[in-house]
Amino acid sequence: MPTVQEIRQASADGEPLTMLTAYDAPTAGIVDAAGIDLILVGDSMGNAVLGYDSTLPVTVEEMASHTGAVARAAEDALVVADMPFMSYGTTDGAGVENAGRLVKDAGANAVKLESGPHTVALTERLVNLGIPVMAHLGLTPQRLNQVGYSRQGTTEAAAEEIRELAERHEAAGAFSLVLEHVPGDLAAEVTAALDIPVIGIGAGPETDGQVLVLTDVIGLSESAPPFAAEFGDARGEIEDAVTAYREAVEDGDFP
Ligand SMILES: Nc1nc(=O)c2c([nH]1)NC[C@@H]1CN(c3ccc(C(=O)N[C@@H](CCC(=O)O)C(=O)O)cc3)CN21
Ligand SMILES: CC(C)C(=O)C(=O)O
Ligand SMILES: [Mg+2]
Repeated sequence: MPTVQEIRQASADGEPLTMLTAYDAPTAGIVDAAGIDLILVGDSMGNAVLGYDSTLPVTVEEMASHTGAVARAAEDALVVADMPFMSYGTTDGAGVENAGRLVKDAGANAVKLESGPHTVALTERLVNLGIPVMAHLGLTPQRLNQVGYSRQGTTEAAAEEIRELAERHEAAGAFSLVLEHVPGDLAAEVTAALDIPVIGIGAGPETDGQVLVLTDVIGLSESAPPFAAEFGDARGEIEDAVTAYREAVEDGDFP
C-alpha cells in the first residue's frame, strides 16, 4: 500500500495518476491487480450499485461496509473513501468521528470530502489527526438540489471561487484534489497552480490524473454522465452468461 506521500511523489515524477471507483471485493481486486493507483469507494455507490436515484441517501454505515470489502481486497492501491452527505460539515466533531470510522474501522487509507468554505478547518483537523484528505471541487454532486449536475466554474466569479478554494484546501493539508465537470482551461490553471496532484473527471486532459466511475468504464451503468467513457461491455457479458445459464438449465444441458 503506498502512502499519500508516495502518490504525490509518483505524480511529481510525471506519472499520470489513475483512479477508479470500486464498491466490493471482487471488482476492487480486479482494479488493484490492473495497476490502478487509487481506488475510490465513491458515494456514487448510491446510484451505481445501491439502486438510489442519487448519492444523497448513502449512509456512513453503507460506506463503512463497502469500504471494508474494498480495503480487504486491495493490496497495492491507496483506498480513499467518500464521506457521504451530511456526515461532515454539520459539526467538526461529527466529521472527525465519521472519518475515523471509515479509516479506523473500515480500513480506508484516506477520505474524500466534497469541499467548500466549511471544509477548510475540518481538512486541517483530519490531517493533523493522521487522516489524509482528498479535496473535491467543481461539480459536487451532494449539492444536487442546488446546482443539479451541470458544469461548474463557467463564469469568471465561479472559476475564481474554485481557484481560491483549491489553494485553501492545499494549504489546509489536502494531499490531492478531485476537480469534476469544469472547463479544461480552468482545470489546467488549477493543476499548474497547486503542488498537490489534481485528478480530473470531466475536466479535460491537463490534470495530473483521471478518475471515472467503474460501472461507467466497464459498460454496466444504466446511465452515465456525458464525460464518462465505456471501455468494455460488462452489461452484455453478464446478459450473455445469465441467458446461457438459463438456456442450459431449461434445455437439460446443465448440470
Ligand atoms: N455512474 C455514475 N457516474 C458518475 O460519474 C457519477 C455518478 N454516477 N454519481 C455521482 C456523480 C453524478 N455525476 C454526474 C451525473 C450526471 C451528469 C450529467 O448528465 N450532466 C449533464 C446534465 C447537467 C444538468 O443536469 O443540467 C451535462 O450536460 O452536464 C454529470 C455528472 C458524476 N457522478
Ligand atoms: C466521481 C467521483 C469523483 C466520486 O466522487 C464518486 O464516485 O462518488
Ligand atoms: Mg463522490
